[in-house]
Amino acid sequence: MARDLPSAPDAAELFAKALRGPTIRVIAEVKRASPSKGAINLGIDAAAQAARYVEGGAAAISVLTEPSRFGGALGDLADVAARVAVPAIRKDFLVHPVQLWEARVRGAAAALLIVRALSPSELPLLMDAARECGLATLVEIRDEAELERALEVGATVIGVNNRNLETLIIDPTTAPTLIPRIPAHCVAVAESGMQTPDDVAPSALAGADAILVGSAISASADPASAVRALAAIPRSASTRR
Ligand SMILES: O=P(O)(O)OC[C@@H](O)[C@@H](O)c1c[nH]c2ccccc12
Repeated sequence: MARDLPSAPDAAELFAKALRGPTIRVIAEVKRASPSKGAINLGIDAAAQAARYVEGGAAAISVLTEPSRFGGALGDLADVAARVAVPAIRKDFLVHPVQLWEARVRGAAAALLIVRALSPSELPLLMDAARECGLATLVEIRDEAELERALEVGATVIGVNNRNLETLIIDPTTAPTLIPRIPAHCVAVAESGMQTPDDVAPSALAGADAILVGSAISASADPASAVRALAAIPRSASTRR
């Protein structure tokens, strides 16, 4: 199936373009459960949820495909990509190129790569594999050393996770502190722990182009309105380095 896919030389460019605009772009996540919260909304129909997010102005959809702790499935990715026109992102703990092909075959436009989860040789290998299979990447970092590693492998969409994946503790100052150090040619994404526009403000002021929100909108009774409120926040005029 992978061999029959059309080539996608401009995948990274298109993904970055979708995440920049006059207001903060929302990457809306389909998240049934998580290790920190347990059940969030176990009954979510991934495609229907994604359609509501897009109705609210979501610029991209993040689909958790990890089954045991997040209640995700690769089938969700296929369902979402078939339903909505915005980029679908495979969100998982990806460690092998075959997982990127799995994502692309199911219609994903991008995949998450977590710098902290990958060795110095694995990260460039997976970046190259993503380019080869026509997938854009969202490269996740949590400190300055990881930012340097992301830049070294040519990441152009960089997410700063407020959540420490080892302790599961949210530090809302992480993204606002690191985002000003992300070069202006990259898209800067603030991730995790945001529910209201007030929660997004510090990252917006720091120069974020986009935010990644999961739990709050997955639990919401009105996901379209929940996304709409977050998608209306102006992007800061402040230029990054
Ligand atoms: O549900 P939240 O706090 O809005 O967070 C969403 C997203 O940032 C989070 O799901 C996430 C960020 N990086 C990850 C890596 C793996 C699994 C999950 C994640």
